[in-house]
Amino acid sequence: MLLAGEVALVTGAARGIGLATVRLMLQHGAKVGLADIDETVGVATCSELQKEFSRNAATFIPTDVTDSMQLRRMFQTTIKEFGKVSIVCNNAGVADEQNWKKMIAVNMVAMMESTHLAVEFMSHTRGGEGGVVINVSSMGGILPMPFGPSYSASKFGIVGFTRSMTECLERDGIRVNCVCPEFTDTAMLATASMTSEQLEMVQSVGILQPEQVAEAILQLATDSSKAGAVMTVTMKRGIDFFLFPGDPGYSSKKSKL
Ligand SMILES: NC(=O)c1ccc[n+]([C@@H]2O[C@H](COP(=O)([O-])OP(=O)(O)OC[C@H]3O[C@@H](n4cnc5c(N)ncnc54)[C@H](O)[C@@H]3O)[C@@H](O)[C@H]2O)c1
Ligand SMILES: CCCCC/C=C\C=C\[C@H](O)C/C=C\C/C=C\CCCC(=O)O
Repeated sequence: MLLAGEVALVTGAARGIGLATVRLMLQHGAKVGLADIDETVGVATCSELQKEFSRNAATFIPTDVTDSMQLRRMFQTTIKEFGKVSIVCNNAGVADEQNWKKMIAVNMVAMMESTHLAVEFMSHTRGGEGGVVINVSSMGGILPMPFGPSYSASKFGIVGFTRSMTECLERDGIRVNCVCPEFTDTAMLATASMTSEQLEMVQSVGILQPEQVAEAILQLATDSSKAGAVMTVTMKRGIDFFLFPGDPGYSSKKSKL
């Protein structure tokens, strides 16, 4: 049991990558708080998971991650239920270029705020046990996305924030990493409005399964050597790490995708 005794909090947990991550963490023995804005699906999903695993292994916390009070309550509720939080997976996201300010609020501002709250609730310097934060970015946080510039900006923001926070969080006993998946088979991709050319591009790149991304997230959660990692998950290379100038082991050749 890789995660026995650990307590995870996953946002955007009602479906897609979030749900696959919750399921994998439960399989590995963690207790999990599922947070999502979609209360109907979240409650039903959590109830199924409780039947499959154990009644006291999972709890649903209705949360709009863009609401600071709800985000704080999400941490408080998980701690009340399970005694602590040791893994935070900031995964909730949207793809909506029309409402790009809202998208930045969900995809970037909320992930930043949740990371700051993780420090407040988990830091060694505040009496916590430390832990790990995994922010879900995207390959669109490394490569430009001409068909989704604001989405891409939100994901670039998460990569920059995560890398910049890494050193600050060392003294808190908190590792912070991000994962950058390629296109993944979820409702987000299925409902995105794309031209036939864009759809062709997606097909030619290939489509990951959410379980593959969940495996990558689990690896970041459990490998204590990883802090500030920018993990990529692609059809061509599987799980890999993107290195930037200045990173140990960087060479321009190695950082090609
Ligand atoms: N699907 C892809 O191709 C892909 C690729 C790379 C990265 N990602 C990222 O992975 C993450 C998960 O995406 P997915 O593909 O599973 O999408 P999804 O649409 O299947 O799931 C997203 C979940 O987030 C929830 N959510 C949305 N807004 C919220 C809010 N304000 N507060 C709380 N919950 C909210 C939704 O209700 C939903 O359950 C996102 O951050 C996305 O940007 C997705
Ligand atoms: C608002 C934009 C809609 C985008 C389509 C819907 C969801 C996809 C989200 C993913 O996060 C996108 C992932 C990867 C795209 C990034 C770069 C494209 C090139 C891929 C490659 O060659 O590896």
